[in-house]
Amino acid sequence: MSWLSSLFTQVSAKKPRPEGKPNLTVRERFSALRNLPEFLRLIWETSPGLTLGNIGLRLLRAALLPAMFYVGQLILDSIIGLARTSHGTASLMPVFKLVALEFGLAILSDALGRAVALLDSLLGDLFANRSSVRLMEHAARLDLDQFEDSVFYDKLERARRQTLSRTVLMAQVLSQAQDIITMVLLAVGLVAFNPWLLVLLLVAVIPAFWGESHFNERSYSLVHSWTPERRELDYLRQTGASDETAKEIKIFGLSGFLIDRFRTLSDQFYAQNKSLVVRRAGWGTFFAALGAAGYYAAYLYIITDAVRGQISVGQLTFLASSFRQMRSLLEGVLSRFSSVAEGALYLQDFFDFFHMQPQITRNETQPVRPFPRPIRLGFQFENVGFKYRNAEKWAIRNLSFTLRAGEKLALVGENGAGKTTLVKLLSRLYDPTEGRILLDGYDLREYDPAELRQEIGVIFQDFVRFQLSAGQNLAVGRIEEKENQDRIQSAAAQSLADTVVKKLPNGYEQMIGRRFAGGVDLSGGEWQKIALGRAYMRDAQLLILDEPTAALDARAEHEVFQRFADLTAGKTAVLISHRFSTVRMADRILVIEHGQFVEIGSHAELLARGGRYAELFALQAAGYR
Ligand SMILES: Nc1ncnc2c1ncn2[C@@H]1O[C@H](COP(=O)(O)OP(=O)(O)OP(=O)(O)O)[C@@H](O)[C@H]1O
Repeated sequence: MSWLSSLFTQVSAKKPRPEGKPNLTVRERFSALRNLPEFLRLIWETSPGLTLGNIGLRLLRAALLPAMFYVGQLILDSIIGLARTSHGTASLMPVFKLVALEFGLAILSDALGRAVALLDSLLGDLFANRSSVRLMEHAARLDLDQFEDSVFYDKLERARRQTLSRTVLMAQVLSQAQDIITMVLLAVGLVAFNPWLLVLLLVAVIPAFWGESHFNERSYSLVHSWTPERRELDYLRQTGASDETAKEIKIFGLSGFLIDRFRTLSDQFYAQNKSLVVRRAGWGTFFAALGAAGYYAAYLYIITDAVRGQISVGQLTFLASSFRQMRSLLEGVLSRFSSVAEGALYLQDFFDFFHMQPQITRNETQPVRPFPRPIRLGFQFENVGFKYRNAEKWAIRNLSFTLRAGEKLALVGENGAGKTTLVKLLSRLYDPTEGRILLDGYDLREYDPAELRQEIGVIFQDFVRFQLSAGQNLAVGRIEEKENQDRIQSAAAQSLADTVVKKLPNGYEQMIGRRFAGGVDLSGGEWQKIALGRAYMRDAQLLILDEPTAALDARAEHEVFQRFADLTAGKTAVLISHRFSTVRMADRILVIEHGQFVEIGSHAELLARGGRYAELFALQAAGYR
C-alpha cells in the first residue's frame, strides 16, 4: 500500500505549502485546531443567548437518538413478552404507551433539528455581520503602509472572503460536538455490552477515512499542478468562440490550430484524472466492503448472543442500530474533521489580521504635546529620507527645508520626484525612514496623529469619488458637519462646486456616480471641484492641494487660485502642480528631483538664478508661444 506509506511521510515531514494550495499535512490539520477556542469565544460574544440556546438544543438532540433506540428495544421486548405469555389476551396498553413515547421523541427530534438549523442561521448571520464590522473597524486603525504590503493585503482579502465560510465552520464545529456526544452515549451502550465491538468499529471506519483524505489530497494536487494548463484551456475555449476574436480567427483560419491544442491538453488531463478516479473508486469499494464486513461481524456476534439467550431481541436491535449509527456518525465526524481543520487554518489569516497593530499611533508612554494654535514656526524637514515598504530605492532622501508658518509653498518636480510622498509624510500617513520632521521645534511624532490630521486639509490627486450624494461628497471633508447645509454650501461656493451642483436635477441631494440607481456621473473637472470643496469644509491650519486643478479648464483654474489665495490668507498651504501658471502664484517654490532637494525660492528668485526651475519654466513657456 504505497499510499499508506505516503500518508505516514506526510505526518512526519512537513512540506512547505504553496500559497493557496489546499492540501494539508495531517500535522497542519491538527495544529490549526488551536484557533477554535478563540473562534468559539467570538461566537459567544456575538450572542451569548443564541449560542447557549444552540448548544442546549444540540445537547438535547444528541441524547434523543440513543433514547429512541432504547425505547425501540423496550417496545420489541414487551411485544415478544406479551406474545409469549398472554396469547393475545393481555392489555396492549404498555406497548402503546411505549410507541407513543417513541412517536413523541421522533417529533421532538425533528422539531429540535429545525430549531437548531434556525439558530445556526440566525447566529451565523449575526456572526458574519459582526465580523465584517470588526474587520472594518480594525482596518481603519491600521497604517497606510500596511495596506501596501501584499502579504498583509492577501490576509485581509482572505479574512474578508472567509466571512461566509466561517459561519459554515461554526455550524460544522457545533455539529461535530453534537455527533461526538451522540457517539459517546451510543458507545457507552456498546462498551457495556462488549468493548470489542468498539474496536471492531474503529477498524472498520478508520481506513476509509485515511483513504478519503489521501485521495482528496491527490485530486487537489492534480488540479493544483494543472493550474497553468487549465487556465490555457479556458483561454483557448474563450478565444475560439467570442465576439472579440471571431473576426481574426475567421480571416486567419485559426480555429483548427486552437481546437488541436485544446484537444491535446484536455486529453492529457483526462488521462491523468481518469487514473486517479479509477483508483479512488477501487479503493473506495474496498473500504466500504471493509466497513460492511465490520458491521456484519459485529451483527453475527450479537445475533449469536441473542440466540444463546444472553441478550434479548430488543437488545439485539438496540445494539445493531447503535453499531450501524455509530459507523455512519464516525465516518461523518472523521470526514468533517478535514473541513473543520481546513476552515480553522483559514481562521489563522483572520486572527493574524486582528493581531496586526498600527505603528503610527499616539505615544502612550509620554504626555501628548498639544497641537500649536496658531502654528508659529512651521514644519522643518531635517535630513528626511523615506523608502516605501519593499521598495529598493529611496522615494525621498536627504531632504531639508522649512515650510514656514503662513506661507504658500509650491512643490515642483517631474513625475515620480517624490512630491506626493512628501505630502504623505507631512500628514503622517507614513513616518520618515531617516531624519525627522519638526513642527514648531518638536518631532511630529510627539503630537497626536488624530489631532494633526484634524488640523490638515489634504486633497490628493487620486481623491475618492464617493458614490454618495453631492452634499455628502463635500461633507466628507468634515463628516461631523454633514447636516450643516450652510457650511456645505459655502465650501461649494469657495471651490466652484456650486456651479456643478446647480446643474444637478436634485441639487445637493443628487446621487453622483453611476453605481447606484438614479446616479449622475460628472466630468473629471466637475468631480475635482467637488473634491476641492472638501478642503474648505474644515478650518485647517495647513492646506495641501496635490494637483488640484489638473482636470480644470483654464478659466476655472484661474478662478480657483484667485480664491485660494484669499481663502488661505494667514494659513499655511502646500500646492503641487505641473502648471507653472499656478506655481508662480506661490510665495516660494521647492524644486525636487529623484526625491532630493534641488532649490527653493520665489518665482522671481528662481528665474533669476537660472537653475532647474528656470529651465522647466522656459520649457513650458515655449510650448505656449
Ligand atoms: N505606495 C508606493 N509603494 C512603492 N513605491 C511608491 C509608492 N508610491 C510612490 N512610490 C514611488 O516613490 C517615488 C515618488 O513617488 P511620488 O508619488 O511621491 O511622486 P510624485 O512626485 O508625486 O509624482 P507625480 O508627479 O507623477 O504625481 C516614485 O518613484 C514612485 O514610483
